[in-house]
Amino acid sequence: MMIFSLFCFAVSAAEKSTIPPAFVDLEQVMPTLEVELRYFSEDNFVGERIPGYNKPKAILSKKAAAALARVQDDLLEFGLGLKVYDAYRPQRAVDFFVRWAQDLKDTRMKQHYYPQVQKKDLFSHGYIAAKSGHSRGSTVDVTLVSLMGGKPSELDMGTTWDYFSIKSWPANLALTAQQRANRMLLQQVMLRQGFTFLEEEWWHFTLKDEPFSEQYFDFVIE
Ligand SMILES: C[C@@H](N)C(=O)N[C@H](C)C(=O)O
Ligand SMILES: [Zn+2]
Repeated sequence: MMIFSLFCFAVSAAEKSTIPPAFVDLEQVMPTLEVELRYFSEDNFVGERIPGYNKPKAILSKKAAAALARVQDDLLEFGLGLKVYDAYRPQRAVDFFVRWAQDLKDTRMKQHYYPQVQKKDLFSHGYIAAKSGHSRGSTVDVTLVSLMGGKPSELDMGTTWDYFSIKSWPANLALTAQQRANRMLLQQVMLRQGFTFLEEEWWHFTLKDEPFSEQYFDFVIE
């Protein structure tokens, strides 16, 4: 009986940690990539680790990962690189965001993440989606880093990642020339390799010819 239980445990652990064959851990294929998976931490708009993020791994479809690797190659020539904040997002994480949004009293991260938008408007204003491209596995949240000097340092994009505000719209004009140039550079290198952008968030890009355009995945990030 005990051996049988151990066998069942081993099988279920193995099942949980399996990434589907069409997906890949970005750090395995992009050695110079910076990754800070914020939904694995408490530093995000909710204020706690998000269900489905059991490891700080950035996973994408192999097709999107190949396109992102080409972006990285283009940037490396200029001493720049990419930093990823979020990639594949399990549907259970999205469902958790939906439940969180219904509790209007929980605004513990408002000051840092959405000071100018009411919590009740975050979905309707396009900052969070109930059906997210991230769950299709070919959407990624990225910024640019300078690799010149010691530690990679983020370029100034005018706002931080997941700052839900009109100021984060890529086309917002109330920025310095340098901030606008940084956003446009990020957008251009991503577009050149086949990604499209989101009007409300300078950091959010989806592969145009995504391989799973109708499928929303829910495997846990292990
Ligand atoms: C929540 C934010 N990081 C994001 O990804 N927003 C878009 C709209 C999404 O949820 O797909
Ligand atoms: Zn995103």
